[in-house]
Amino acid sequence: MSNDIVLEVKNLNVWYEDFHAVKGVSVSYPKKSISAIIGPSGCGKSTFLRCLNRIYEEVPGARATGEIILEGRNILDKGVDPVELRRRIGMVFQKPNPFPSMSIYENVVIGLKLQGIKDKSYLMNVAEQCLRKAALWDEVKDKLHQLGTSLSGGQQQRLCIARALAVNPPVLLMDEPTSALDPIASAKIEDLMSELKKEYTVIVVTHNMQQAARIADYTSFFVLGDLIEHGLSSDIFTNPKQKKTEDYITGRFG
Ligand SMILES: Nc1ncnc2c1ncn2[C@@H]1O[C@H](COP(=O)(O)OP(=O)(O)OP(=O)(O)O)[C@@H](O)[C@H]1O
Repeated sequence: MSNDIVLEVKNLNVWYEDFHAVKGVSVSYPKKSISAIIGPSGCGKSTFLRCLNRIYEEVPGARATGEIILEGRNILDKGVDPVELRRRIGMVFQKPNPFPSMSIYENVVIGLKLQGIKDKSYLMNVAEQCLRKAALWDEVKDKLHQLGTSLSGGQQQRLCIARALAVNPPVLLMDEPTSALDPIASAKIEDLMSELKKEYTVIVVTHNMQQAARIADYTSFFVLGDLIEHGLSSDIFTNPKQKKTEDYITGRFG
C-alpha cells in the first residue's frame, strides 16, 4: 500500500442475510482528501460506508468479506476491537445526534473521558481546539455548559463533527451530513469539510451531485451494489468513462 493511502478496500462484499448489497468493491482513499460516494437510492452507499468502521455489524444477519486495510491491519478481522477502530475512523450521521443529556462541552470530550482522561485543563483545551476546527467555537464559547441539543440543527451537526474529531481519527465518515440542514447550514458544513481535509481523510455519502462536484477530490459511483466508476471528481463529472455514470450525472437515470 502506498504511503499516500490511508484506507484501502479490497474486494468488499456485504450481504444482509442472502441479499448481496455490496459486490466486490475495491477502492483506495488517499490521505488528506475528500471522497464522495454517489448513486441512486438503495445502491449500497450507506452499507459500504458503514463497513469502513464496522457499524454494519449491528444489523442482525449482515456479513462482510474482503479486506479493509487501515494502518496495516484488515479491520474486518475478528481480532480488531470495533471500539478501538471507531476511534481511528470517526462517523457523522445524517441527523445530528448529540447526546441529549450532555452539555456542549461534555459532548465533545466524552470520547476522551471514556478513555479515562480526567485532566480538566487538558479536556478543556481539546474541547476548544475541536470546536474551533468544527467552526463552532465562536458561537458556543460562552455557553459550553448548556445542553448540546439546545443548539440549532446546523450547530448540532458541527458539534457532532467536533465530537468525532476529539479522539483524533485519521479518517472521518459522513453519511449525508447536510441532507437534514438548510442551505446556509449546509454551506457551512461544506466549507468545514474542505478545511478538515487539510488534516483528515473525509469519505462522504451524498445525494447531492453538486455537493460532490464542489467539495470532493474523488467520487465513486455505485449502482445496485456495484462500483461502476471511481476517479477524480473532475473526470467523473465532466468526462465519465462509463455510459451509466454519464446517464446518472446528466439526470437520464436514477
Ligand atoms: N438492515 C437491512 N436489512 C436488509 N436489507 C438492507 C438493510 N439495510 C439496507 N438494506 C438493503 O441494502 C441495499 C443497499 O441499502 P443502502 O442503505 O446501503 O443504500 P443507499 O445507497 O445508502 O440508499 P439511500 O440513498 O436510499 O440511503 C438496499 O437494497 C437496501 O434495501
